[in-house]
Amino acid sequence: FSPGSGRLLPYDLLYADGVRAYFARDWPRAAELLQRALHSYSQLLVARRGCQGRCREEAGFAGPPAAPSWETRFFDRILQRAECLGECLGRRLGSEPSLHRASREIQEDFEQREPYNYLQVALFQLKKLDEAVSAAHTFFVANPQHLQMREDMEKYQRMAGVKLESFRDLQATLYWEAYETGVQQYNVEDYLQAAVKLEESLEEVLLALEDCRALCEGPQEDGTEEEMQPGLYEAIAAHYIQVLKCRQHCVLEVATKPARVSATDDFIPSHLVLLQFAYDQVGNQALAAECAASYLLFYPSDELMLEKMKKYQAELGEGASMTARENIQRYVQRSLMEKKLIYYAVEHLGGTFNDPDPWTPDELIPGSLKQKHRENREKQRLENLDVGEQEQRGPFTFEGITVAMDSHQLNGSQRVVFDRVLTDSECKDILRLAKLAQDGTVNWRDATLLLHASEKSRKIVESYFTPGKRLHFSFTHLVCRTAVEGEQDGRMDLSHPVHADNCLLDPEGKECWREPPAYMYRDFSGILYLNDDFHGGDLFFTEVDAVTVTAQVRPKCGKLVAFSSGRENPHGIWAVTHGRRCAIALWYTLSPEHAEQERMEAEDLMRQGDMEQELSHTDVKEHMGTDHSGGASPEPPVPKGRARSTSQRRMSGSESGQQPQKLRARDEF
Ligand SMILES: O=C(O)CCC(=O)C(=O)O
Ligand SMILES: [Fe+2]
Repeated sequence: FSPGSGRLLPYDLLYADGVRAYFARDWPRAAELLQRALHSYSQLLVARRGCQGRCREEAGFAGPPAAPSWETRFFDRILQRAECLGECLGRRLGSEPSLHRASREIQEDFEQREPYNYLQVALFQLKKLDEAVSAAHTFFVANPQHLQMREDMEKYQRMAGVKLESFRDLQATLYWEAYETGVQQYNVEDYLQAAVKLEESLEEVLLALEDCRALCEGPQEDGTEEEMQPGLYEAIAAHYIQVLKCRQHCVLEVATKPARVSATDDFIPSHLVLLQFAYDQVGNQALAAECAASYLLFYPSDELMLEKMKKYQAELGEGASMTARENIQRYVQRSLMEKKLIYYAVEHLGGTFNDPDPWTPDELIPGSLKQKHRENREKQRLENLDVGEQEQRGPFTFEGITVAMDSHQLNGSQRVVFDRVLTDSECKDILRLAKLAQDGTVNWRDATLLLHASEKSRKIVESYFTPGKRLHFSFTHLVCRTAVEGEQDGRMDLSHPVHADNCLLDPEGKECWREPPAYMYRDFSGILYLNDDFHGGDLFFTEVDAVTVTAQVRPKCGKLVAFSSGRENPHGIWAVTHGRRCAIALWYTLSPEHAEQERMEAEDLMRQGDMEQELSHTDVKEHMGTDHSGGASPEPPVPKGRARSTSQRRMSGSESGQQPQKLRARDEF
C-alpha cells in the first residue's frame, strides 16, 4: 500500500487488524493500521464524491424530470447511474467497489470517530505525545460525554511537554469553523470578512452534503429498511426510496455540529440570507442579488427578499440578469425531485418520511400527509427549542457529575458510582411525586421529571460503559421500601436477596444461568437514589458465591450506581430498619428489539399471578413503573428459582466489608 498507488485496501479490514494489534498490545502495528484505516475511509469518501458528481452529469440526473412518465424515466436513470458509479468507483479504488462496503456497525464506528480512541492509546504508548493528543482531541470533540476520555484529556492537559496546538481536531469540519468565524464577523459588522468566511463555509457544506449522500448508495444494513413489497419493481422502488430518504436526511447531518444533537435549522438558506446582507453592506449589489435570488428558490414568496430583488433590479438596471447560483439551483431542483418521489411513495406504498426541510412547498406534499407533516415540523421545532435551552446549561458535558468510585475501588468489574446526578431539590420533587402516586393523584403526563432523570442516567451509563453504542431502556421503575414495624435490633435479613439482574444465580454451583425466566437481555443496571433519611438499606455486591461481600454503597440523593447486569455483579440490599428508602431502578439493553420488552413480559407475568415471591419481602414496598409514554407499569417479579435464602450470617457484610479505597489505576491509560 502506498497513497496514490491507486489501490485502496478496505477500511474495515484495516480497522479490524488494527484493533486486533491493539489488543495484542502491538502498538506500532496498531497505530499504523488504524491510521491506514482512517486514510482509506477518507479516500473512499473522496472517490465516492467524485464519482457522484461525474455520474450525475452523465446520466443527466440534475435536470427536472419530464412529465408524464417521469417515475419510469427516473428509474431508468437510476439504473444507468448505478452502472456509471460502479465503473467509476472500481476505477478509482482499484478494486471491486463492493469490497469497500462495511457493515453498519463499522460505519457507525467511523462516523463516531471510534478509531481515534484506539489510536490515541497506541500513539501514547509509542510516546508520540503530540499525535496522541490530536487523536484524543479529535475523538473527544465528537464524544464530549465520554467520561473516560475526559479524564484522559485532563491528564494530557496537565502533562508536561504537551503543547496547546496539539489539541486539534484532525477531522475538523472545515465549514463549521468557517461558518462560526463568518457569523462572528458578521455580528461585529466586518461584512467583507464575513462574506469570505460564509462563502467558504457554504462551499464546504455543499461538498459535505455530497459526501453524505454518497454514503446512502448501496444497501443499508441497519435493518431500518421498511418492509419490502413482493415483486421486483416494488423491491427496487422500496430500495431507492430508502436511498432517497437517506439523502434527504444528509441536510440534517451537515447542519449538526459535531458533539451537538440538534441541527442548525435551515442551514443553507441561512448562509444565503447572511451573504445577501453582507454583500449589500459592502456595496456589491450583483452578488447580493444573486444570493437573494438563490434564497428565493427556497422561499419564493418571501416578501422581504422580493422587495430587495426589486431594489437591486432598479439599481442594476433592467438588463442585469440577477439569477440564482447554479449550484444552489441544482441543489433545490434535485431535492424537490427527490421529495416528490418520496412523498409519492409514502402516499401510495406506505411508510413515513420526516422531511428535514422547513421550506418544502406545500403543493408538493400530498393532501393526506399535510396534517402529519405539520405535526412533525412542530415537534421538531419544539425539540430544537428544548435542546437550545439545554445547550446553554451544557448538558452534554454532564456538568458537575463526578465518578465517586470505579470498578477498582468497588473491588469488581464493570461497576461505577456517580455523584450529583440529581440536585437535592430534584430528589425532593421526585419523592413528592412518589408520594402523590401512592394516593393516585399524579397526572402521569406531568411526571416528566422522572423521565428526565431516567434519561439523564441512561446517557451517563451509556457514555461510561458503551460509548458509541446506544443503550435502550429495558425497564424503569421508582421503588420505595419502608421499614416494617417492631423490633429492629440485630436484624440481619435482607430487603432484597442477593441476585444478578440478567441470570439466575446459583451460588452453590458458582454459576449464573442465562435462561428464562431471567431477564436475559438486560445488559446494564442503574440505580439512582433519592434519599438517605432511613436506616439500613445499603446496596452491596458479592462474589458469585452470594456470601462474600466485596463492596457496599450507601444510598444518597443524586447517587447513581451502575454495573453490568451479569454474573460478575451479584448484589442485594440490607434490610431497611427505619424510614423509607426510595430509588429509581433502571435496566438497559443493547438490543433495540428488546427495548421495553421486559415491561410487557412483566405485565404478562403479573397477569399470571406470579407475584407472591415479590410480596414476601421483609420490607413493605411500593413501586411505580414508568414507560416512556407515561403509563404506569408494574415492577418485574423476581424470576422463580432465584436463590433467596443464602446463609447471610456467613457474610462479612458489616460496614467494614469494604476494603480501603485505592486510587484508580487504569493501565497507564
Ligand atoms: O435498590 C437497589 O439498591 C437495588 C435494587 C435491585 O438490585 C433490583 O431491583 O434488582
Ligand atoms: Fe438488582
